[in-house]
Amino acid sequence: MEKIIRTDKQPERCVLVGVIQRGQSRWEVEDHLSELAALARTSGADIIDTFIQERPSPDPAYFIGKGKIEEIAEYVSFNDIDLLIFDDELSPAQVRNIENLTGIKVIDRTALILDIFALHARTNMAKVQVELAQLNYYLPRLTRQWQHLSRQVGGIGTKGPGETQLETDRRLVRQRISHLKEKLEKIAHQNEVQRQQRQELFRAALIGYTNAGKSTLMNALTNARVLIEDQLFATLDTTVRRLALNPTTTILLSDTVGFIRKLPHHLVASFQTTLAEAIEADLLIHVVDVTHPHFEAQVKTVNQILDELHLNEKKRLLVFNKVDRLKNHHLIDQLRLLHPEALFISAARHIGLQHLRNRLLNLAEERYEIEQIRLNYQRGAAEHLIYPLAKILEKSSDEQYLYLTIKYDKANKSKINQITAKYR
Ligand SMILES: Nc1nc2c(ncn2[C@@H]2O[C@H](COP(=O)(O)OP(=O)(O)OP(=O)(O)O)[C@@H](O)[C@H]2O)c(=O)[nH]1
Ligand SMILES: [Mg+2]
Repeated sequence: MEKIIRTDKQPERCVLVGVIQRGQSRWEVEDHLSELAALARTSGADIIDTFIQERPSPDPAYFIGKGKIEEIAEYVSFNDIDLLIFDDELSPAQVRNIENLTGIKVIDRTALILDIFALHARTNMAKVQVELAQLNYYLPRLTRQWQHLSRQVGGIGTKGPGETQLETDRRLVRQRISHLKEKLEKIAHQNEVQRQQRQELFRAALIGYTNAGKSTLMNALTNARVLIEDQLFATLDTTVRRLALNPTTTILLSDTVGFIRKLPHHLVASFQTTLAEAIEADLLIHVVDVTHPHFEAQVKTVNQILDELHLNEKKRLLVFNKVDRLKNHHLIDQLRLLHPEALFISAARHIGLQHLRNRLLNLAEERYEIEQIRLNYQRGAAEHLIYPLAKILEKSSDEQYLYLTIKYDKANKSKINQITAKYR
């Protein structure tokens, strides 16, 4: 077979590898691999082929069987492959063994997600969080460098220069981690101050699986101009916009990073600052791409991550998106039975958005308590009580009564949200 000649600028040619373990079905693993393919494409790779092996449990040395790895190694050299991507997390030793056998770079799903995050991080906050997650991921994997080094120095004994170097590397990484943590705390504090200034408003956060259409919905409702892409993790930051639901009720809507299955723990931990808006929201709007072949599994993953973030108690609104692309309308009927509270929309085609606005209005209004007071105007009491209204009262002196509607914040009774006056 002829070797393919390429320039450096061309995308990396990669092969995906998955294992069907005990208790897993083939379609499940195939679905995970097609998601892995979407992740790989998002990070700019060309997917040349996919290898799947059925085995009850992973091989400690190679994750898949040695025979399979040899088959892949042969494929790699014939097809000029640069990169192997495994769907499951590999141990540092497994990565090393597979790299040695195939002679090319080997990464797992976590490393791939971290790579995309690094690629898409735009704000300072996102960049700091991604670097922190990367360092936490690579710290236990620093042994690899030591192994290479120890080979150079002969690899005799455990107290050689290799280990000294490794200790230095680790110390530097730890220093960088604590520096980044401090930086992040400062950013978190600034955001906290900003949030407190907006505290009087009801807050709803768009959450959901990556690519569900959260940013599209954000833009449709608020003209926010958040970047929308048919890519995974297009959004890594949090955008907050005001959304006026009627002349008297405005809420805050936030759009943030999406979730994915096997979301690395380092990422969830590092992204607390980005997720703060969701963590403190009054309402979580869970956006689901109803056209995805396995949207139920995605809903489950999102719920699991919300559990991990201790957000399972929070009020939630389920929104099935992309109904414009749905061919099977039967599905909507089924889902209506299962989730009577859920809404069906198309963020892209602006279908069902008025329903959504109404629901948000009702939910936001639940936070307030309304009190009506009738004042006898002729006795002139109102002027003394409510000075700012005195001027309006002068203009309509023939009216009999003045009705005041006072809107309190339930959480904080002394805080009056709004007063409206009417004569009758
Ligand atoms: N047909 C259709 N496509 C939609 C709809 N809403 C979003 N999309 C498409 O779905 C893709 C993802 O949309 P985004 O709004 O970026 O999704 P997201 O949830 O913000 O994704 P991440 O930020 O990557 O987590 C884009 O290609 C959108 O054009 C919809 O209602 N109908
Ligand atoms: Mg987005």
